[in-house]
Amino acid sequence: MKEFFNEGLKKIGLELDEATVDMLLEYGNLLLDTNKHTNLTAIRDEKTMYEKHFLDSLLLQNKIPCGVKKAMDIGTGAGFPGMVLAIANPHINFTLMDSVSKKTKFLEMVAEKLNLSNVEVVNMRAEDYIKLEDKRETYDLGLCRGVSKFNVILEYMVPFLKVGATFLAQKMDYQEELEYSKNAFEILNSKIVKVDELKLPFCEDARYIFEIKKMAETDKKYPRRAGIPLKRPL
Ligand SMILES: C[S@@+](CC[C@H](N)C(=O)[O-])C[C@H]1O[C@@H](n2cnc3c(N)ncnc32)[C@H](O)[C@@H]1O
Repeated sequence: MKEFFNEGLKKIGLELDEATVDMLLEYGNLLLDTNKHTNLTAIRDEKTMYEKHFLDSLLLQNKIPCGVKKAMDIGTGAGFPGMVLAIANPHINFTLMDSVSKKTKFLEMVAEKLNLSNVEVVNMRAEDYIKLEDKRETYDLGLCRGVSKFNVILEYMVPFLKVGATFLAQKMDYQEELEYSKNAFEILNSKIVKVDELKLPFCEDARYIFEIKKMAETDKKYPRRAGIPLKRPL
């Protein structure tokens, strides 16, 4: 599997040292093992898992702006893209958040087994976490894959970001949602500065990475209470 993974890295133009690759494969083995009894991901084939979860997450590696110290992954699930990027970037502190406890328990186990000191796992909804502690506008980087449409994920993410921070959102397609998300971008003072179309290394499925910049402070009324951003998107 290491050979396959290294070939994938090469195809996406990324070099990681051997110790990092070994840690990623150890995380992969923990996911495969845990997934036998606890449903964490629908992808069960090993190679597909490395391509569609691990290598897909690593498509973001070269897009991380310089100087990032704190990153937030909302709806990280079994750790994508946040846990993969935390392993590849030990100098950045990652908050990996998910509202489903079997997923965050798994991530805590991974962080412990791999001895990761740059990972904080949070079992909460984004709309609640931001109110519990003073987390507003403290993150340099936002990450979110497969959670919802722009008009929902912007309301979850943007309040956590510092003014000027970047939100790297991953999408498999996006055309329609851009139209009906214009309002959310405006209300949350955010704009798309770049869209990259990339391909997964083996199956060549298209993937899009949106680089979104937060331009100004977020009104304190956002996010609205838990569940409302999804029920009544901006
Ligand atoms: C389809 S999964 C995607 C998981 C992962 N990001 C990936 O791409 O494999 C969406 C995840 O978002 C979580 N989620 C949805 N809304 C959330 C919220 N408001 N706060 C925290 N987690 C949320 C769900 O529990 C679920 O695990």
